Amino acid sequence: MGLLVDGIWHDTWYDTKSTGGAFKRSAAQFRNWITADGSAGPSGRDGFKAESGRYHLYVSLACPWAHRTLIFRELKDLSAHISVSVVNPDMLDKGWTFEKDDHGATGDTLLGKEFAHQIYTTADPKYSGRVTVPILWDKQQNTVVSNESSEIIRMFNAAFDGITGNTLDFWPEELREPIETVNERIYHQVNNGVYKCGFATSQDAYDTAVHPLFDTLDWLEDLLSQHRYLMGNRVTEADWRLFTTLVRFDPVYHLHFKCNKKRLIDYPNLWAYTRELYQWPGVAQTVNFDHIVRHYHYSHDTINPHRILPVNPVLEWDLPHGRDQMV
Ligand SMILES: N[C@@H](CCC(=O)N[C@@H](CS)C(=O)NCC(=O)O)C(=O)O
Repeated sequence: MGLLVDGIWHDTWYDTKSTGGAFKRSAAQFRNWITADGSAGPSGRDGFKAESGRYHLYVSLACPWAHRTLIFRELKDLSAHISVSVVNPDMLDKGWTFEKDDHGATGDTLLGKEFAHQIYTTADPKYSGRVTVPILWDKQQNTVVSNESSEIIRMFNAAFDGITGNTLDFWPEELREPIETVNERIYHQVNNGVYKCGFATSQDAYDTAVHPLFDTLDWLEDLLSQHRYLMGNRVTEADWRLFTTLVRFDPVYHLHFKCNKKRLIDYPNLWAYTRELYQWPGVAQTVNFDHIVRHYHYSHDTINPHRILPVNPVLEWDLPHGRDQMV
C-alpha cells in the first residue's frame, strides 16, 4: 500500500497518527463525466462523449467501490461497449498490480502496464495522491475520466442509453432527494463505516465507528422488514451501493475489520434482501469471493500480519429470498 507524490511511488500505509487513530478517506481527484453528447457533467471538463469501445474500466473484484461500477456495467448492458481489466487481489508494497492469476486477475489488457500507479502517471506524470480503483479510462484522450465510483455509476446509469437502448433508471428524478439522504447515512456508517472500524488504530476511533455501523444495520433491518428495497418497491442505486458492502460483510468485515456485534445472516430481512440482489440477473457473476477474501486478509498486514486466510462459513447465496411478496 502506498501513494504517488509528484508522480513518484512511495510505499506508506494510511496515516492515522494525525487523526487520533481514525481512518480518513481522501477524495478522488479525477472527476470528469461521460455524457451522451460530450458536454461537461456536474464537475470536470467536457469532451467525454459516450461512444462504444472508447472507455476502459480498471477494477479490483475485491473492492466494494469498484464492484458498484461492474454491477452497473452489467445492469445497463454495457459489457460490449466498455472493456475491463482486473487487478491482482494482493495489494502490497507496489499497490495494485496487474499480475495475472487463475481466479480472475486479467493483467492490464489495454496499456500493458505492470502497476495501477502507472495508469495514473500516464494520465498525469506529476500525480500526487492515492492510487485507487475503480479507474475509468478514455482510450481516445489517453487519460482518466474518473476515479470516483459514485459518479461512474451515474454516468453508466444514463450516458450510454442511446447506444444500448437500455433505459433502466436507477437514479430516477423523483427519488433523487430521498436517495441522497439514505446514501449519505449508508456511506458514512456502513460503506465507509466498516473501513473506519477495520483501519482504526485506537480503541476510541474503533468505538466511534462500530456503534453507528450496527445502529444503521438495525435501522436497515427494520426498514427492509416493511419495504422490499430502500426506496420502497423500486431498486435504485442506493440498493446497489449498499449491496457491495453487505455481500462482503460475513466473509471479511465481521472478522477482519472487527465488525462483529452481529453477522449479516443474523438479520433475516437484510440477509434475504442481499440474496435477492445477489440473484439479480448479471450480478452473481460480478461477485468473486476468492478475490474478496484473499485481498483483505493478505494485503492488510498491519491487521493480519501472518496473512492467514480464514476458512469462513459457507453462505447459501442461492437460497430462495422470498422477497417477491413484499411491497
Ligand atoms: N472514492 C473512491 C474510493 C475507492 C477506493 O478507496 N478503493 C480502494 C480499494 S477498495 C483502493 O483502491 N485503495 C487503495 C489505496 O487507498 O491506496 C471510489 O469510491 O471510487
